[in-house]
Amino acid sequence: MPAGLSFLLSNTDLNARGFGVRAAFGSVAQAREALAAGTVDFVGGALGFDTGGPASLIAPERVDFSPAATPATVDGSVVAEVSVTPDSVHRERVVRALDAIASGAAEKVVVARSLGASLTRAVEPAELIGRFTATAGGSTVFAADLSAAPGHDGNWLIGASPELLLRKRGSILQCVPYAGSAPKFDAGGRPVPNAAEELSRSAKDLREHAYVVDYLRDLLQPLCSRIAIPDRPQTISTNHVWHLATPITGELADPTITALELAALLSPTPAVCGTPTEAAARIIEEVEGPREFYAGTVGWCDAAGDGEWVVSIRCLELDSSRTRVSAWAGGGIVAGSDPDAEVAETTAKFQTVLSALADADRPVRADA
Ligand SMILES: C=C(O[C@@H]1C=C(C(=O)O)C=C[C@H]1O)C(=O)O
Repeated sequence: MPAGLSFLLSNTDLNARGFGVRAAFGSVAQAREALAAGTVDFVGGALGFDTGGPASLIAPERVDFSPAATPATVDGSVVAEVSVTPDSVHRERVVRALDAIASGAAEKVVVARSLGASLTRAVEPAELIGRFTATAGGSTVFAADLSAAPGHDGNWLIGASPELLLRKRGSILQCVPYAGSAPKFDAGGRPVPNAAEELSRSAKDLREHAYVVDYLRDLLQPLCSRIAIPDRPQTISTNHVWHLATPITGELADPTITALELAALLSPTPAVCGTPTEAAARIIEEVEGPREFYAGTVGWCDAAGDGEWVVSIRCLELDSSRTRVSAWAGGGIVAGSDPDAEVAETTAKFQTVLSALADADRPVRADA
């Protein structure tokens, strides 16, 4: 790691890196005040799933927007042992979400399972950044020091998210929500025929997707003088999963609203929480237990209020000993969701993290 790297958000458009820590903030409100007062001119870091709860945001000593991160050579597997929420437990969680939906308590609930891995040796954040950069082409690689949040001292959140929560440059705002997914490969590693075509025609997935677009339209329309939302989603692929995605562009009526304020306003979207938000979050807490930084957002905001935030999925939390990681994968449940398909979808989503940890020739499977 370049000495003192304290934050990273890197994709083909922009490579934002922070070095050193000038100030740390444990909540959105503290960081927003420091930016507004002009005491800091850049903050980067992570907001939790509950954006009103703990955050870990820092103002680096130095910020660099140089192009392109360097992929590392993925030099052998670092996985000693993996354990995952069993398929049967995840299936049961999906059934509980379906029951809650059938009772009218919510319309969509995003249910996740977790993975824990012990590593063969201490692995520093820089190596994981290089591994995600090498294995998750096309996604945004991110890394945030979680030390400003209670209980996360020395931990890092590192991953490769395909999903742009928002990008703000001046008065122009872009969001690219994802929802509706299909694995690209079956359990035996063979490509699933027609997966993308079937996803683009699946009434269940289009419905699942529409909740996210409707939520963003409702929140953004009052803030925008102009907004363009395509009628139909596109089909987009990561290395392991097909997704439905809708690129949204808006012009902010009041461009002084900052990227940090927008991130706190929009996150968590129904792509990772559900509809209605509060009811879905309550069901998630009952079914999974508390979520912390998974399914929140990671990004940055500068003194002009510009910035970029991705949804914190396809990521892991590295602990302070550097020898243990935790990761999560979830999927949206709506009436008609199939528990077995949800198990397969979360297994495929775990492959982003497992590929980064594994030997390129010997992939680790989530059910290993
Ligand atoms: C919740 C996750 O992914 C989200 C859920 C999706 C879905 O339900 O289809 C698709 C993309 C993401 O918005 C995850 O990867 O853990």
